[in-house]
Amino acid sequence: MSQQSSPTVFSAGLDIMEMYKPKPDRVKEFWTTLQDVWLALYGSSFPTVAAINGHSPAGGCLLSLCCEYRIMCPNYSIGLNETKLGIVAPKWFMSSMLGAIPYREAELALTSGRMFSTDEALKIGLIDEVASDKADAIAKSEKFLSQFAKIHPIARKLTKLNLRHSALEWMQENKELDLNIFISFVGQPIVQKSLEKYLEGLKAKQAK
Ligand SMILES: CCCCC/C=C\CCCC/C=C/C(=O)SCCNC(=O)CCNC(=O)[C@H](O)C(C)(C)COP(=O)(O)OP(=O)(O)OC[C@H]1O[C@@H](n2cnc3c(N)ncnc32)[C@H](O)[C@@H]1OP(=O)(O)O
Repeated sequence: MSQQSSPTVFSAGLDIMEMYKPKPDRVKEFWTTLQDVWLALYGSSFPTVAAINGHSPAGGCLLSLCCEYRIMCPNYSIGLNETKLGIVAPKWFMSSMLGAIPYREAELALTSGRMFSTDEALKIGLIDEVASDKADAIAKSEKFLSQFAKIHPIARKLTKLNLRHSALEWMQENKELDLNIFISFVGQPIVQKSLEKYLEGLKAKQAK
């Protein structure tokens, strides 16, 4: 459950203003912080559940994909919509999605930057359950977690971390490479132009 300033947003994803005209003194910290959050959450030895009580685009969807189980409240949207911004979901965003939905669904979703409604997300397996509201999402999360009381904690932890091993190992070994790819990608004029257009679209939507 994320604690957010908007009651209808679980997480709006990465701050686009950090990628639009990125400041050289901030960009490294920005990206390595995201890598570290992913490593900590995707690689957590604890069982994790995302109670998604709001819209969850891109980085927001990624946060929920780090968890083993996703419960979402109705009438929100979720997905890795990066291509809609003219950017590309990094390899580890993609592998997080592939841990939840079949390759074919992921390919269609990622290439089109599709955002799914709560019901559509349930249908393709991007979320596991629908909750009627925030309290129900918390109750359902507790129910999911309680099943592990009967499972040996070391057996559960090693099983989870073995399943996630190759993605985690890739990141641990390639943090610097991934950072350099990010910096050179967002620095391209064509990418900056796309982000500018996307931000204008957000402002225009708000002005209506
Ligand atoms: C070849 C290999 C390449 C390797 C990869 C390299 C690099 C790229 C990877 C980068 C990965 C990126 C991940 C991301 O997370 S990108 C961010 C994606 N997020 C979005 O698209 C969200 C856009 N926002 C919305 O859809 C909506 O705002 C909403 C979250 C559904 C909320 O809607 P609503 O409540 O109606 O609020 P408003 O639309 O009116 O927005 C309020 C203000 O917030 C600003 N806003 C919203 N989201 C963001 C954001 N993510 N970053 C910065 N600002 C954001 C919006 O502009 C409004 O601002 P204002 O009040 O100042 O006008």
